[in-house]
Amino acid sequence: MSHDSAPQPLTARPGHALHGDLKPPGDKSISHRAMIFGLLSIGETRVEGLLEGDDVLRTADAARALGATITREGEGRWRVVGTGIGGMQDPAGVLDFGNAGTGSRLMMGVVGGQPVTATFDGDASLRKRPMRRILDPLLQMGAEILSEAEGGRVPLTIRGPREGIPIRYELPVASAQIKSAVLLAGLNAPGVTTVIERAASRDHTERMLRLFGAQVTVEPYGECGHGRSIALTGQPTLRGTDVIVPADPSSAAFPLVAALIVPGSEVTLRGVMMNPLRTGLITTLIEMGAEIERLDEREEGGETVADLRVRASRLKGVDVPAERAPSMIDEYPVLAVAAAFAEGATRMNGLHELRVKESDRLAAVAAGLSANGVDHRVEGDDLIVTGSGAPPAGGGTVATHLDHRIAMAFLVMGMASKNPVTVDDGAMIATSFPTFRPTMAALGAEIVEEAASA
Ligand SMILES: O=C(O)C1=C[C@@H](OP(=O)(O)O)[C@@H](O)[C@H](O)C1
Ligand SMILES: C=C(OP(=O)(O)O)C(=O)O
Repeated sequence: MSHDSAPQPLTARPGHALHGDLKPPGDKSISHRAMIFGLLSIGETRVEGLLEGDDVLRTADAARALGATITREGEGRWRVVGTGIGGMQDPAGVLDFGNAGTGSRLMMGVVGGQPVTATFDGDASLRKRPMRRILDPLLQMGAEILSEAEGGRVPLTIRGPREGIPIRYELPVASAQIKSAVLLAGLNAPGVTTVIERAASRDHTERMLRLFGAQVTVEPYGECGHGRSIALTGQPTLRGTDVIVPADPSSAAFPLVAALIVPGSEVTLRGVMMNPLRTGLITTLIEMGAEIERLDEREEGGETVADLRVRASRLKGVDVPAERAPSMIDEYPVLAVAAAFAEGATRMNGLHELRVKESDRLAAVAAGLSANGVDHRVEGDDLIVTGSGAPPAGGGTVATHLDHRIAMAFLVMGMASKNPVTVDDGAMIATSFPTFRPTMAALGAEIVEEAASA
């Protein structure tokens, strides 16, 4: 979201137990990719269950500007007719990605591999985020960076080559966004583009490349078995297809943790994606003693999904290994909230990537914990939260820094702390979970708007 409107402070008050059934919104990662693969394909892509959050709508606008025909046919039902690889047009204006790291970085990969020129921009949060990590491999693949803001940030302009150069690229950090940008640029390169990751990150791009007709091989890489080598054969013809978007485990995390910490709660989350590269939070919460049952596991749109029955639980502190970070990277703010209600210390190791999200999430979480009387410390890139097993004081106001996950995590805290918790701005929640407030209200949570301070 561009943040032109006034901030929207929200307060969550402790109250009744949470009860009910809900289907979390469509997965954000897959929704962005559905629009992007629709653009890159010939023919029609039909999407069901698309996340209609601001981030994804920005990606849809960008795909339109590059030549796709995109129509909304009903709630979550979208149709994309693409241009195919090599058939895109120069967008008439700037591609404004708002708050969306994924949309902007993946689309940089697309533009960096195609004979088009486009300018990327975003809101104050996106303008702070590092893009050099995307531009470096794109330069090797033949793209030109015509302009960029200081330090390799947006606004920046990329001109892609007529035909890309296939490369072998080892990721400097575990990042599905960098991996995806390189693979998407590799679509217009003759020969094989290979990405090496030392720790496996979410694999939605690889899965969707195959679904749309590309040839991709994935092999284990490295001694400890955590790494992967992904090889894409360039210049395939991608064909439009049907995409069913499962419910987003990163959004499910908020009602899930709320149900664990509000006494007497029982909530069922329907159809949540259980891709093992996305379920690190569930693994961690179960280690902490959470009662989470995985029911009716089934296949939906090429992913395993399950219903999760969650009951309020007594939690204990655990050590979360750094290797688990890629599978729960967006879930640390709400895990820190769960840890504040647990008995003992929860140590979250290796959180350096949290510093370059929509906000510096390590700093924002620490400040939010301080504001609400939670014992914690940051040691290098590790966060240690020590709970007493009783609810924390709450009563604080949390600075969200244009970060949807900071806003939702601390609203969840306020549902079970001794005193209400206020977040200074809930507007960004619309980027990933536009129905958060009515969804939580239907379970029995109380979230109210505060008057914005001048
Ligand atoms: O590829 C994706 O869809 C995403 C990858 C992750 O980012 P990084 O690649 O920067 O780790 C994650 O934080 C983001 O919300 C979505
Ligand atoms: C990091 C996130 O998203 P993005 O990088 O797409 O802005 C997120 O949704 O938590």
